Parts: sequence; C-alpha cells; structure tokens
Amino acid sequence: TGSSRPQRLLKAVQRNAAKGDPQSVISAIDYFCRHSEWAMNVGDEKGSILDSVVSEVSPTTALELGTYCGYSTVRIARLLPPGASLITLEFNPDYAAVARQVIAHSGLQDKIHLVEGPSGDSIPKLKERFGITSLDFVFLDHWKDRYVPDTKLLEECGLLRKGSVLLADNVICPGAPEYLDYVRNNPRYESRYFQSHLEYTNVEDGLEKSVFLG
Ligand SMILES: Nc1ncc2ncn(CCCCCNC(=O)c3cc(-c4ccc(F)cc4)cc(O)c3O)c2n1
Ligand SMILES: [Mg+2]
Repeated sequence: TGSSRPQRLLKAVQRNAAKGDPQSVISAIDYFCRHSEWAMNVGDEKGSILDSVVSEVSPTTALELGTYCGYSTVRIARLLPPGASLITLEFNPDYAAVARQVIAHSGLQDKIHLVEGPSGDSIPKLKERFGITSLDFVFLDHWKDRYVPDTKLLEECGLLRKGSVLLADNVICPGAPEYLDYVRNNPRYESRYFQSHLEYTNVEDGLEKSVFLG
C-alpha cells in the first residue's frame, strides 16, 4: 500500500530541512503544507502566537497534548530555556513514529519526551514518571472533546499551580465550545482569545490562552 500523509511530510523534512536546524524543519513543513498537502499542524500564523506565549512563559516543564507529526513540538522545544523539557502525548502510533523522526531531524530530541497512548491514561502518571511537581505550560491540540476532561484531570492530579498557562488550538475550527465555556466562566482561570486563521487557510480560527489562578 502507499505512503501516508505524515510519511510524505517526513520525506519533505528529510529532503528539504538541514539536520539539527529546527527553524528549517518548521519551514519545510509549512512549505509542504502550503504547496503540496494540507496537514493539521498549528502552522506559521498561529505558530507565531504560540512562539510568543512560550517565550513569555519560558517554561521549565511543558506538556503538549497531541503530537501529530511534531511540528508544534519542535516549535515549542526550540524556545525552551536550557535544562527545560517538553512532554508530548500522542495516541496514534503511526503519528508518533513520524514525529520521533521529525524531532530527531531537528536535533531537539534531548529536550523532548514523547509518550504514546491516550492522554487520559498518561496524565495521571506524569508526576511519578518524570519527577515533576507541576506544569508551567500546556499546549492543547488533541481531540477537541478531550480539552475539558483533560483540563479537569490536570487540576485533579495537582499538575497546575498558580500561574500555569494553558494554550488551546482550534477553539473556533474545528471548535471546542465546551472548553471555551469552561475556562471563560471559571473563576479559577483568566482567559484571553487570540484571533487567527486555520493553518494554511483563511478560515477563522484562534488560540485561547488561560492562566490558572490556583
Ligand atoms: N485522547 C487523546 N490523547 C492523545 C492524543 N493524541 C492524539 N489524539 C487524537 C487527536 C487527533 C488530532 C487532533 N487534532 C485535530 O483534530 C485537528 C483538526 C483540524 C482540522 C481538520 C479538518 C478540518 F477541515 C479543519 C480543521 C485542525 C487542527 O489544528 C487540529 O488539531 C489524542 N487523543
Ligand atoms: Mg490543532
């Protein structure tokens, strides 16, 4: 049988990006998605907003829900301060296999822990597995109907502290209405919407940034 879209995206990275150069990996994926095949990476426009939030938070411990091909994984990891690390959860083993190779090409593998499996299973094990006490930054980009249950799970597991920042992709398209309700009407969060567009299109989408108040 033929290759998959993630496998074709990986080939484009291996052909067009310089090994050990995260920015060239990001540019190669954006070029592939604009000129060859659309793929559900956060993309360059929303990616710039992601970059500014990560740079502002400068997290020591970061979590990403939904790795896919590793595009946002590389975007986040390239901005982490020395000694900081990013844990990324991916449900689909085929996506995870591609992401590992994209991450390796970027040279950032020492800053990244990719965990395969459903987020609902992995989140309760993060403290014991990685020796973390809390998360400084969380990027939500997995199943949109898992944003609320997993946010509640992060709270229940004591993984959020006063000032932890959640940034959620796709709150307009495909949409996460229950999540917007949850964080915008919850006194324990201070939320702000960053308007943008669905990756590689001019369809409206945006990111919701929510600070946990403890
Ligand atoms: N529980 C658990 N734990 C861990 C996990 N890891 C992965 N998953 C499963 C998630 C599968 C991918 C999620 N992402 C999206 O669905 C997504 C879609 C679009 C989109 C698509 C078509 C359109 F026409 C318009 C927009 C755009 C985006 O930016 C998206 O991020 C997990 N689940
Ligand atoms: Mg997304």
